[in-house]
Amino acid sequence: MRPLLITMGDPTGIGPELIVKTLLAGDLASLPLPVRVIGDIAALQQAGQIFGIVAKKTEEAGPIVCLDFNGHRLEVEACSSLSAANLNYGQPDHDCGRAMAAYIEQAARQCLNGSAHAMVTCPINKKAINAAGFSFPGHTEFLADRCGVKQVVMMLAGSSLKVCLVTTHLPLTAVAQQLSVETILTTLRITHHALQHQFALPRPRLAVLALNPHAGEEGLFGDEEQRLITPAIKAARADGIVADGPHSADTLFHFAVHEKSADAVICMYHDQGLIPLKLLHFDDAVNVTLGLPIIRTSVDHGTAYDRAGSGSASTASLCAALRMAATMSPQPFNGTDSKP
Ligand SMILES: NC(=O)C1=CN([C@@H]2O[C@H](COP(=O)(O)OP(=O)(O)OC[C@H]3O[C@@H](n4cnc5c(N)ncnc54)[C@H](O)[C@@H]3O)[C@@H](O)[C@H]2O)C=CC1
Ligand SMILES: NCC(=O)COP(=O)(O)O
Repeated sequence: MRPLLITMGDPTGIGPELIVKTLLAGDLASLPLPVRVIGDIAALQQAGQIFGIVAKKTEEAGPIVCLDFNGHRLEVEACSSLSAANLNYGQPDHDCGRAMAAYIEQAARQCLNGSAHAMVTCPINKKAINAAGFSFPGHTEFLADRCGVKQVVMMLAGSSLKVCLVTTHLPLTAVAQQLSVETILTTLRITHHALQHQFALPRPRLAVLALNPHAGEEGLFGDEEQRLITPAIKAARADGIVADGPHSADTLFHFAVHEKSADAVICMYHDQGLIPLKLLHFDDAVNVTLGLPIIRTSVDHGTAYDRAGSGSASTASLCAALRMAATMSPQPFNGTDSKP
């Protein structure tokens, strides 16, 4: 069976301890696929100490090492050799930045060449990784680049709400300029395709949010609804996609969640979708990149420096991301098959 890869993320964030915590709780052993961590031995051993465990190497075969955490075996592919003396929680140095990038690169390579089933990512510090020469806003854009895909969609999925973002990490002042009929329409098509083929929804209903208050109030508070969002919805509907909007963003979530009026909400910018999502599903939502030829899921949270090293971080999102990745099959979007 091909392994499920977990990238360790920021060695000075909560990634290493989340991995060890899920291991000790038996959550890795209960998955239907073997797990391999792409990370760093010293950082994982340091994470073991948080739980009072001195993890020892038991086997070594090339870059693959087995660490024993009190009888719980963890397979690790070491892609960095960080020095324990320099690993200070909340303070990633240049080597840590390079290491985070190396884990993602290696996991992507193995997913692309078919030797791994999927990759599940622990959080990175976007500033540290960029400072180390990784010029991407995050995993999402990096993976799109490595997979040769022009546009992907960041979805955050909780049991009662799924949000899909048209724009991701950029200044709020740049959002309106980044929106176009094409990017909104492609977001609708990729989301529709993924919900059909990866989430088993034969006829998914997409609710599209407005950008401006009161959906622009007929042009009084902005015209992106009339110029961009409505034409994109019309084009999607002409393709057979069930999409409606633009909806006032302050109201739509109530109906989407409490009356199940939509299977996914298409949001124009990051916080428009992630605030309601995390309010409802901070503990168990999964970040999944739609439109890739490989499977990538992730925790929904960041590096949590305020609690790194304490062992207190919840593993619920990581467990949900692992379960989703283990049971998902890749469904590349070819750009033309949006008709139901
Ligand atoms: N997929 C990724 O790699 C992501 C990376 N980040 C990065 O993380 C860094 C910190 O971002 P923030 O906005 O501060 O968000 P954050 O999620 O790291 O922290 C926000 C608050 O949530 C808490 N928290 C986070 N995860 C938790 C968990 N598993 N259990 C309990 N409490 C938890 C933290 O303690 C903190 O109080 C940034 O560098 C950001 O770029 C943020 C989100 C996703
Ligand atoms: N807030 C979500 C987030 O930052 C996800 O970023 P990434 O998965 O692209 O690294």
